[in-house]
Amino acid sequence: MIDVPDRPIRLGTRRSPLAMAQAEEARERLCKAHGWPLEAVKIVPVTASGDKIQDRPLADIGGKALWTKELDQWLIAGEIDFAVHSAKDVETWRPLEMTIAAVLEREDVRDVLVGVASLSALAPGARIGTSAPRRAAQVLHLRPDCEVVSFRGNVATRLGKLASGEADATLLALAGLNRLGQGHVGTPLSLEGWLPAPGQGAIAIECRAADAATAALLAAIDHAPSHAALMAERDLLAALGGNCHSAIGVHTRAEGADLRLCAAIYTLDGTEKVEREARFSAGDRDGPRRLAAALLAGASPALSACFDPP
Ligand SMILES: NCc1[nH]cc(CCC(=O)O)c1CC(=O)O
Repeated sequence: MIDVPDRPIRLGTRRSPLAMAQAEEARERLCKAHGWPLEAVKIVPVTASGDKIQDRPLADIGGKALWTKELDQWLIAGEIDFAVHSAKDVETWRPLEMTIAAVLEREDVRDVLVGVASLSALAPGARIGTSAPRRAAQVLHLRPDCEVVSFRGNVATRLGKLASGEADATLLALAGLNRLGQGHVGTPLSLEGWLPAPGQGAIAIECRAADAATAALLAAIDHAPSHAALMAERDLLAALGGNCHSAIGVHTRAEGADLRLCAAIYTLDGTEKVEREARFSAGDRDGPRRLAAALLAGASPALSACFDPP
């Protein structure tokens, strides 16, 4: 056990209800792990640019950086000691000053379909609300007759848009719904036909790479299997040169000391899909690179053009 700190440790988070729920979870785990009262960790909410601009797709206004930019600045300036993120929203390439010091145990990684019981039950020409290129491509791949309509905003906003008839169905991460106590909403999609986003369902905690003291505190709440899976998925993204414009799905399973990744890439209109699997030992950074190469080797020029590998 480590003594109760002299001053509260500052946890930076976005302000959305989901981000706040994740921050609370991280605070509770950290305090419990060290035997501290909850007051030992102070939650510092930061308004992210991604939350201010709600009328345009994320991919058009600067991508995932808009979720982390302000928190990154606060962390580098020393205004907060660590930041709690949805791993899915953390950009592929991070400032060198940061490190992912802990990953909390991953929630259910599946997407849920809300508004209709199954994709096959959608009426011809139905409208699907989503702003995620992956979800749009996956829907169009299975149901090319459907129309994708832009759906930004937090979970409650999106459910509100669905309720007011802006779309016939929408797709959300079950992890987010569970953390908001709304896990009953919608039907989970099987991982056999519908791969989630890299990092989906995982909470990544970043601190300054030079701050060994905070990193040591955070190590107590790291969930090693979730961390290994997240790193493999992030390595895959990096090797593909994926970003918020690309449609990439991946599911990682642990098999003994190995990881098995099943991944798919799509053209944005969903016409083309390449799916490949790879098994490699956890921590083998070359495994994700080989999987990325296999995916790109199977892609047409049009699909390859969606990626910019290093
Ligand atoms: N892009 C927003 C976002 N970032 C993380 C989650 C869900 C929680 C998670 O994946 O951990 C969501 C909402 C959604 O996709 O429905």
